[in-house]
Amino acid sequence: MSKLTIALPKGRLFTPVVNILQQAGIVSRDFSDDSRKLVLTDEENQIDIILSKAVDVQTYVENGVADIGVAGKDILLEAEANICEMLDLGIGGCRLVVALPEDRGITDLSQLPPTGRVATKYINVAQKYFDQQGIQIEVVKLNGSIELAPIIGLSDMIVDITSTGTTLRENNLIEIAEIAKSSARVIVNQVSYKAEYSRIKEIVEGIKRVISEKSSKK
Ligand SMILES: Nc1ncnc2c1ncn2[C@@H]1O[C@H](COP(=O)(O)OP(=O)(O)OP(=O)(O)O)[C@@H](O)[C@H]1O
Ligand SMILES: O=P(O)(O)OC[C@H]1O[C@H](OP(=O)(O)OP(=O)(O)O)[C@H](O)[C@@H]1O
Repeated sequence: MSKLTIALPKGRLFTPVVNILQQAGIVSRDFSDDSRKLVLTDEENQIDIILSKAVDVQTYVENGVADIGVAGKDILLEAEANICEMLDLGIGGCRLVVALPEDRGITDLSQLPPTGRVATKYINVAQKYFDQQGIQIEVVKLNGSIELAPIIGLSDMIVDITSTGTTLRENNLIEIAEIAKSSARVIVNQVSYKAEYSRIKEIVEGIKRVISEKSSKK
């Protein structure tokens, strides 16, 4: 059996995804001692797990250095990588939204002026969305703390993900439009999908089983 490589994001999705992989019997090792390692090896199951920034997972998978990966739909929409999207894991749920300061008194996209400045990590998603709405925007690319931008006058609006809504609320921002819903997806390299079809299918089916068991327990 040849080794398969799975790229996982290091952040908030790592632990829940590893739990799913363990429950599905895809990996059987405890990785908790490997706190700074970036390649985690499970010899018994012939799996290497590589740990990456969430935005980079699809790059590894698209380039074939990872056969399988897990990435948020938000990131997949932004990158439009050539990969096979196989499965919705039903975790990491959030929404990509347009938000602006509450005190502007705008509650709907139709009330926006025809031009504006938008701060975001999701520059392609934002540009495409506002083009479709016929609103001319200038995009300011940031890599985090997006909600800060309208507070300090760097932008009029933001495009960012929201989950509980706490970050928007605590920064006096309100959502005026939803662009897309997001959750974590299993993605597969297009060549691996064909070359390793039966093994990848087995892995995907194993994950599906765990997810459906979890959802039936809810
Ligand atoms: N607050 C949130 N609630 C639920 N899901 C979220 C939330 N923030 C992000 N996500 C989802 O989890 C994925 C990974 O987010 P995470 O914060 O781990 O990485 P990141 O945003 O790249 O952070 P960092 O720059 O610290 O690595 C996102 O692409 C998104 O799909
Ligand atoms: O609606 P909430 O539950 O408050 O979650 C939304 C926040 O979570 C993410 O930030 P993250 O914690 O990844 O930090 P970041 O600003 O560095 O991206 C996102 O960018 C929002 O700021």
